[in-house]
Amino acid sequence: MRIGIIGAGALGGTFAVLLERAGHEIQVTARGSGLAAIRAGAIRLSGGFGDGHGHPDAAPTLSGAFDLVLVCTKAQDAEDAIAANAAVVNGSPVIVVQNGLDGVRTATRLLPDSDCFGALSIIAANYTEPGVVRVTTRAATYLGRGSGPADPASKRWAAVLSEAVPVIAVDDFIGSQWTKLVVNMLNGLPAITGLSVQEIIADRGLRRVLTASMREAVRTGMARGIRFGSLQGLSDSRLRFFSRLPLVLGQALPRSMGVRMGSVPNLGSTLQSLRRGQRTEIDFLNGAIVREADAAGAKAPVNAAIVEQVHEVEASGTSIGRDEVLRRIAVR
Ligand SMILES: NC(=O)C1=CN([C@@H]2O[C@H](COP(=O)(O)OP(=O)(O)OC[C@H]3O[C@@H](n4cnc5c(N)ncnc54)[C@H](OP(=O)(O)O)[C@@H]3O)[C@@H](O)[C@H]2O)C=CC1
Ligand SMILES: CC(C)(CO)C(=O)C(=O)O
Repeated sequence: MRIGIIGAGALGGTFAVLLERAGHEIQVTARGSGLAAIRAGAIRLSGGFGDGHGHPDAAPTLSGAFDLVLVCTKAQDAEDAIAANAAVVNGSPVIVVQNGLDGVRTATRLLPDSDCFGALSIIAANYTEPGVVRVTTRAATYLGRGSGPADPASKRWAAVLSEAVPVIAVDDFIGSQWTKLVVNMLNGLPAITGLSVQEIIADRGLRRVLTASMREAVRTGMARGIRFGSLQGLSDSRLRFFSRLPLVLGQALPRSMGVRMGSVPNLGSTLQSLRRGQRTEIDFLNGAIVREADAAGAKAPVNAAIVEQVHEVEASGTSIGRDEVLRRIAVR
């Protein structure tokens, strides 16, 4: 198949190398130093899916006809990135590989003739330098759309992609986006402190804040009438049970996520943006919880504080120390 990938960063680069390895013809979009690195050599992948090189065609925008297009930008860049490629992509099937709640909606609005799907990846990938990606956790990606059972087209694309990388067609994609949003509470504190996800989970005080942000996310979803989709052992009933636990017991949830992640330090995708001097996705992660809580007539103060501190780090370029974070975010 001829597959286009918009955004050859951490996940886009991973998919590009693995899909090329599975025999597909790949074109990626890239810019600046990333484009120069791919054109001069390759995308170099290491870690969880083995070491390899991909030699995709690379250009600032896609060209030609595609059997499938993956959108692999951060949520805040998706609109611009899809719009810049819409003339070529509209009409082709599109899978938006993205965290947050908005990806499929944005693609469907901008690409009215495309069949649009979403993908929620549990892979942890670190874009260490232009054209270079290290997978720190090998894991599955969940693909689907809407809120019903996985439809035949989702199953078909999951099967095609699974020849390269494990992809599971998931029921109730919208509920699963919420479950992934709860997982993505892992992103904010590394972005604030500069610590890895594993270091946050290992720290008693920061783990309490993380647990409180997750509990707030689950309670917000419940207030919005969400039934959480099942991802990686996290089910609706498990998350509802978690939402009723005191923090001291609820900490078992982030601990179990840490165990699944393994010991290779994972920065999370939000801290990676900061390290590259880029805007972060935080308004679409913890920020989405704050907006959804507001819509439910409730509050999400822990998530609001995390959003505020990530924006502070974006503006100052300096991390906030662990003790200061704990002084500013009191959790009970
Ligand atoms: N990294 C990870 O481990 C995981 C990430 N995710 C999610 O996957 C999505 C992608 O994340 P990730 O791969 O980390 O992101 P990256 O920031 O590593 O890559 C995004 C890519 O999009 C490109 N891009 C940005 N703006 C545009 C634009 N307007 N037009 C074209 N290309 C653009 C960037 O190029 P440039 O550098 O030139 O700006 C970059 O190559 C996010 O929603 C993230 O939350 C989910 C699970 C794990
Ligand atoms: C699963 C996780 C937390 C992997 O790092 C992720 O989604 C991200 O970094 O955005």
